[in-house]
Amino acid sequence: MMGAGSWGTAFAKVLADSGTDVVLWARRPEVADEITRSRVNSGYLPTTVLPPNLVATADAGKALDGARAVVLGVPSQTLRANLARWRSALPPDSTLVSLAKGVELGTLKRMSEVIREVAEVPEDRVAVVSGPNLAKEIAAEQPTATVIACTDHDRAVELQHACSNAYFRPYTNVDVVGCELGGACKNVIALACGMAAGLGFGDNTMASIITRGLAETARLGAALGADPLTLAGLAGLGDLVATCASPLSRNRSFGERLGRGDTVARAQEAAHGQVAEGVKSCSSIRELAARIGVDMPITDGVHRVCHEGLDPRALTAALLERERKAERQ
Ligand SMILES: NC(=O)C1=CN([C@@H]2O[C@H](COP(=O)(O)OP(=O)(O)OC[C@H]3O[C@@H](n4cnc5c(N)ncnc54)[C@H](O)[C@@H]3O)[C@@H](O)[C@H]2O)C=CC1
Ligand SMILES: O=C(CO)COP(=O)(O)O
Repeated sequence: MMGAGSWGTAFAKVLADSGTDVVLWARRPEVADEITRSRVNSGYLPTTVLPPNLVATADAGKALDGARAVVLGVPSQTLRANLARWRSALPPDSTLVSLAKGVELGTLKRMSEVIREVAEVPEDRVAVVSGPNLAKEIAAEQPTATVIACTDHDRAVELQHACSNAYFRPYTNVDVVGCELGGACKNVIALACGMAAGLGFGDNTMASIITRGLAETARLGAALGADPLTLAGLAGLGDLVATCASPLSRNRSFGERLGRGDTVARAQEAAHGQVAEGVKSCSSIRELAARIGVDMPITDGVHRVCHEGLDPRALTAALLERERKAERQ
């Protein structure tokens, strides 16, 4: 498991609790030392005691040595650089698994595309885990489901067995594109929901943003070859609802601060170094959509708030004043 942040640590616990031995790589040696000494990663999951079949190290070579699956739990925009450092130590025929939910700035690539390019592996060696998976709830062993997507069904099933336990239920899917787009786009929509909450709006507004957010995600998915049913499932609607509704979501919380009048810089400070992926992915997704002629007004508006200084109130007005149209257009 490469990355000992919130989700990397929680997913390592899921694997260990499913009977899979895990070596967790932490970027900072003091984090690996703390886990080894006290079984706790206090910076991310202070109340979670990690199981004994999970060992931590700051030595990436040790973490990768002999791994059947290499799970990548670093932020999207850092994946390329991290993976390039690890490339020569990746075990042959291991499955490379992405936990990250984002689209790369500049290249506009999904995480599985970045992995294939950097590691020079075929698409059937790359898998994605995505669903309504707020790390803190899972670390507390609250029941949830997820999707493991891989074009090689057998690899997906192997991973499914490696992370199934009494509180975590993974489903397989061969639609990697749909799962990745669902995970990346919902972060942007959660920023918009947070802004609405910060402006004092209630549940009708939230439901409208969630539903129209799903509509624009589905348009992007259709244009890029995703199965529409994937976006109606756990990695689409499921994750969208969880993230847009939860005070635990970093993206929603970030948006809420903007809605209350904080600057992007102040919202970033309040995130204490944890990643709110939508702040960057709103720009890459917007550019990807524009490139293929897909209309994504909420994503466009979130980009303008985060990067062009638009006031969230003006975004609300702009969305409501758009040209009238049919719902399914
Ligand atoms: N936290 C959650 O509930 C969930 C997060 N995810 C996704 O998992 C990915 C990782 O998220 P988290 O673990 O929550 O992030 P985090 O911000 O809690 O931790 C990021 C980890 O990556 C490491 N890292 C390695 N290189 C880095 C670099 N150059 N810059 C910054 N950090 C670097 C950090 O040291 C840290 O251990 C994101 O794409 C996120 O969207 C997916 C599902 C749930
Ligand atoms: O992806 C997540 C839940 O599925 C976590 O969302 P945040 O990154 O907004 O905290």
